[in-house]
Amino acid sequence: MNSNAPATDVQSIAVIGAGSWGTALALQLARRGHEVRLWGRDQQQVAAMAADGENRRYLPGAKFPAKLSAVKDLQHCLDDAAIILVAVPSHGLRETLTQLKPRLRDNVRLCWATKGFELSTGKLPHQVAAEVLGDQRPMAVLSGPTFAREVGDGLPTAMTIAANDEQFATDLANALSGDNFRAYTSSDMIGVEVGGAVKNVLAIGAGISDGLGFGANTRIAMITRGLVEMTRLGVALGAQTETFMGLAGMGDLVLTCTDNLSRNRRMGLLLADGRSIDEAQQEIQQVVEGVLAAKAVKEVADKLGVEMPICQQVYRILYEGVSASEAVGALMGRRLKPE
Ligand SMILES: NC(=O)C1=CN([C@@H]2O[C@H](COP(=O)(O)OP(=O)(O)OC[C@H]3O[C@@H](n4cnc5c(N)ncnc54)[C@H](OP(=O)(O)O)[C@@H]3O)[C@@H](O)[C@H]2O)C=CC1
Ligand SMILES: O=C(CO)COP(=O)(O)O
Repeated sequence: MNSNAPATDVQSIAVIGAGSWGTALALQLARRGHEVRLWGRDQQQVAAMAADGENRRYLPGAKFPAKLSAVKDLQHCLDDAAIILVAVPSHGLRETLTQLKPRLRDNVRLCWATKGFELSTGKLPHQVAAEVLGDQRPMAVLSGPTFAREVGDGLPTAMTIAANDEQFATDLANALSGDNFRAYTSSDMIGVEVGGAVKNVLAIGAGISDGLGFGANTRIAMITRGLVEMTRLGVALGAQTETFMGLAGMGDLVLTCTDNLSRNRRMGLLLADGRSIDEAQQEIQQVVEGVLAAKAVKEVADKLGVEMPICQQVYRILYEGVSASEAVGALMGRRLKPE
């Protein structure tokens, strides 16, 4: 199915999390003809969205179709929903799922678009979800090279949906896909989630590198060797190697390392310009997952004994006061080995 005609299997869908990504996904689903309710934790912001017919705080200018409504009451948002899509940052995922748990009907299917490890446990989103909600329910993760701004603007986009249930992945892909949106399915939830978490760390590194005036050679070396690190960690956690050659691996890594729409890349650029993490975060005013992911990835990699030298140097710049030139020196001085 790939047309602008409304989806034939119209669903009632609840989107939890009214940041830029939750809003863009809600828009895409509503454009496909589904009945979509969007809930955010900030009641004032939800009221403003309902009044304005757009999310001026996080995705200004993307007008809500008639099928998309912003709702204040969580239970009302979930009522009748066949699918729940959670789009909150990784540090809020467990709390959000815990809040949803007593309200979930038995047959409702749940997916999320969160990218990152849970810092306190080193767990991936699907592990957090299984811990909170059990593993009997169809669950899926949405990932890939998908800037909210561009999805909001209706620009052609492709993503990956990985699920523990093939039918759910297919149903979600059908629900989202249209002329300007194409979703591929996968069964590799680990690989898709590792890709989404690690690319944010590398994008901060790419931003620092470009901000300091290192050239294209440096950027591409970081992307290519970064992909090797991401794959190594993923495989150690049980992912399939091929996943990292796809949209949720290489695709998202190249996107965020090379385009200034990426908040993680912008964080790196601002750090290179002399800002502290807090100052850069103040300026960006949106979630920058890579800052916490740098810590989480380091802890998980250390525990598993996985070598991730570039991610480790990004961690050292962020948390140990190491300068970028020292970090480059440490990377260049490593023992030579076959590629
Ligand atoms: N934006 C993008 O292009 C894409 C983002 N993603 C991923 O989507 C996830 C959400 O990010 P995104 O929408 O971009 O972020 P934004 O910064 O645009 O919005 C963050 C949203 O999350 C809410 N929020 C913040 N902290 C918590 C918390 N502790 N618990 C519950 N909700 C919280 C915010 O609410 P409030 O306004 O009240 O603070 C806001 O609605 C991230 O994991 C991100 O990596 C994935 C693909 C693309
Ligand atoms: O995940 C994203 C695009 O796929 C968004 O990237 P940033 O979080 O770096 O903006």
